[in-house]
Amino acid sequence: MNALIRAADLSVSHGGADLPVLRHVDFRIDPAEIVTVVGPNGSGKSTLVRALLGHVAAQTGRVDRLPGLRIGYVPQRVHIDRAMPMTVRRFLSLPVRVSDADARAVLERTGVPGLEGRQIGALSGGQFQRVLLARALLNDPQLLVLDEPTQGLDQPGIVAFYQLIEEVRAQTGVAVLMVSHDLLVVMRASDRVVCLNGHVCCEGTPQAVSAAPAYRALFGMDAQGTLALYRHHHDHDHDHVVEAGHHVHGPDCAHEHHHRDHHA
Ligand SMILES: Nc1ncnc2c1ncn2[C@@H]1O[C@H](COP(=O)(O)OP(=O)(O)OP(=O)(O)O)[C@@H](O)[C@H]1O
Repeated sequence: MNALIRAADLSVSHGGADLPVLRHVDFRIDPAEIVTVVGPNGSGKSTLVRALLGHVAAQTGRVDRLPGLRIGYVPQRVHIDRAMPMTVRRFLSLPVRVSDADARAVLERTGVPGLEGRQIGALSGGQFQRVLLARALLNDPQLLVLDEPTQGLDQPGIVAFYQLIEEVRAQTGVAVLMVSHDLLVVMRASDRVVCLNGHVCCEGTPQAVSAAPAYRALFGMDAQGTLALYRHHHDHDHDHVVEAGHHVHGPDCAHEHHHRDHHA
């Protein structure tokens, strides 16, 4: 199957920085897949997304997108002055005008029917995220890209949002690329999880990744059962094999594997 986006040996630097933010990253997303990128603050998640979208240039390696790929993108920060008077209906028509019927249908699809007349500034955080998602769905995308879409939501709101993402995927067949810190919830809602720390540390199905001794050793579990990503100081560089649905072994893996070591 043709990947929607594929990156090979991608390295990216910002400005004059010596050390690239992304180093030798291989990545692909296939049609109708939900892939989540997790990693510590500053590990390059947003940079990877922006490089995949072509918003930042590759220093080495390459990024290939399916020609004509339709993408619905919800960036990490949406520059809207929520104090400015603007209805949801008007917001949905920025920058491309949509019909009343399409606006109504997309708000129904994202679980916020009938909000057309409401002011953007009067929406709850969860409603606003759903309106952002609705707008991203308007051009019938093949790929939805969501950079930390549940920031500011409480736990039930986060769970509900990911359920909605899975419903939208089931209804439309859209692929979803997400950046998230909501690790446990994301694990359930994703087909594949990619752990990034400048390079791909570990990757696979949620089951494969969470069951891998290397993953548990790297990420651990705290008392609440929350994956302790922020204790993760793994920062080596190594060769990695990126294959959908498979765990990728790092040099710290405790289990048997055949590691391709390019330091030798
Ligand atoms: N436009 C930029 N110019 C210079 N440096 C940048 C730029 N954007 C990001 N960086 C730096 O690149 C590194 C990776 O940033 P990035 O936003 O990709 O990480 P992230 O994993 O998404 O982080 P977070 O979880 O905090 O959102 C950081 O050290 C950041 O300061």
